[in-house]
Amino acid sequence: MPEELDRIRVGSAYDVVVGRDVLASAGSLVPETAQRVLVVHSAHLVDPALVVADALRDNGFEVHEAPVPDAEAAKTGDVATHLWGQLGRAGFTRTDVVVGVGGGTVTDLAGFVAATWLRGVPVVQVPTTLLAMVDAAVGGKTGINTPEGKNLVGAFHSPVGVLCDVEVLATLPRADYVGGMAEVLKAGFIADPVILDLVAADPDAAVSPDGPATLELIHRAVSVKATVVSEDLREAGLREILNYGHTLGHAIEQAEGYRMRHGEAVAIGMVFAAELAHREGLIDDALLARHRSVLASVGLPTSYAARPLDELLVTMGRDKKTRGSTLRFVVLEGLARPTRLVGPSHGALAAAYAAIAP
Ligand SMILES: NC(=O)c1ccc[n+]([C@@H]2O[C@H](COP(=O)([O-])OP(=O)(O)OC[C@H]3O[C@@H](n4cnc5c(N)ncnc54)[C@H](O)[C@@H]3O)[C@@H](O)[C@H]2O)c1
Ligand SMILES: O=C(O)C(=O)C[C@@H](O)[C@H](O)[C@H](O)COP(=O)(O)O
Ligand SMILES: [Zn+2]
Repeated sequence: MPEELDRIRVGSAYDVVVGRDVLASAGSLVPETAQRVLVVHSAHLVDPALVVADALRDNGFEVHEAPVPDAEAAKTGDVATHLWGQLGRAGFTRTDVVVGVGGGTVTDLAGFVAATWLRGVPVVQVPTTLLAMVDAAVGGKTGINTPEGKNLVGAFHSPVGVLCDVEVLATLPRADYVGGMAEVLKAGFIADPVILDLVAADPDAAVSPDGPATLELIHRAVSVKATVVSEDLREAGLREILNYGHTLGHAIEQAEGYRMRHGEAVAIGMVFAAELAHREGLIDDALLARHRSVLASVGLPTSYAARPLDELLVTMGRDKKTRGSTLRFVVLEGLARPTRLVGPSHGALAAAYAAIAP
């Protein structure tokens, strides 16, 4: 491993390693007991996966490559079935390993396939988007979508290691980098306001992989996630705070046929949650305004009206925080003070939805 690595411990289980030009050290994260390794990556993003695959071969592993459809098209039952077939034909045993190299869609899929193959084999995550580095690859939530909604099938399955090479962010399209900032800012709103200050001080630099605060932003966002999942891996309670903005966000993503990025939809969802909290008297005008200003400053959307609320409410009914017929939202009762809003009235939901219209 090169010098100057940032290591963020997740519970007592594994490290998130952040550094530059570290892809070739991926082999050191794979348990030596493994013989075979399946490298899952988007068919649209080959280079980092090749570096990882070569490094694994150099470490003596038998490497199988698994290109999958790009973005949300990877998170389907058909793709998972295809990968299970590949694992079966290659004779993957419980000591063999799955490695996900890519954005959050790839790490969600790779993690899910690892969680389910032989009821669980180790997974190493090598995230290549900002969003996957600070959120998706960390914490062991894995899953795929169904026609009824986002991440409706999945498992909690912690990785044995996470390797973030910030150098790969140089090729990430700006819109995808901006999408990742939504999860970074989410961590700021729910737990670490310094993140909001750093972004507000220089929003342009914040959306550059070479910005002066980039490594600190990644460190802080990963640390928020690591702290939360260390305490509540299976989302018995606390972990729900990581779902800030996701109740409406996931419904919008699905309604838009996944043509809107996850981070963009979550940004809108956070403004909606802030509007709900404001109407309940939980947050003041300034904190509500801060949502719009900091999200917009990095180029994230803050308004939406393309679908009728009642259509989105049907999907929100399938959100994992829903209990029976009662919707539950993560809201703030102050900066970095997340709580739950249980069963808001249709009137309150309609007023908040009207308030986020362009
Ligand atoms: N499991 C979790 O805890 C968790 C947390 C947050 C989000 N997610 C999931 O993550 C997904 C979103 O992840 P995402 O924003 O990374 O999207 P993504 O995986 O679709 O990646 C975005 C695009 O960037 C491309 N790409 C990736 N790395 C690149 C690189 N280094 N250079 C050039 N192009 C690159 C991909 O091929 C893709 O086209 C959603 O499905 C969301 O539900 C999961
Ligand atoms: O890790 C978590 O917990 C999160 O909620 C993080 C979210 O950013 C992420 O999008 C997650 O996949 C959402 O999970 P879901 O349980 O609402 O499907
Ligand atoms: Zn998310």
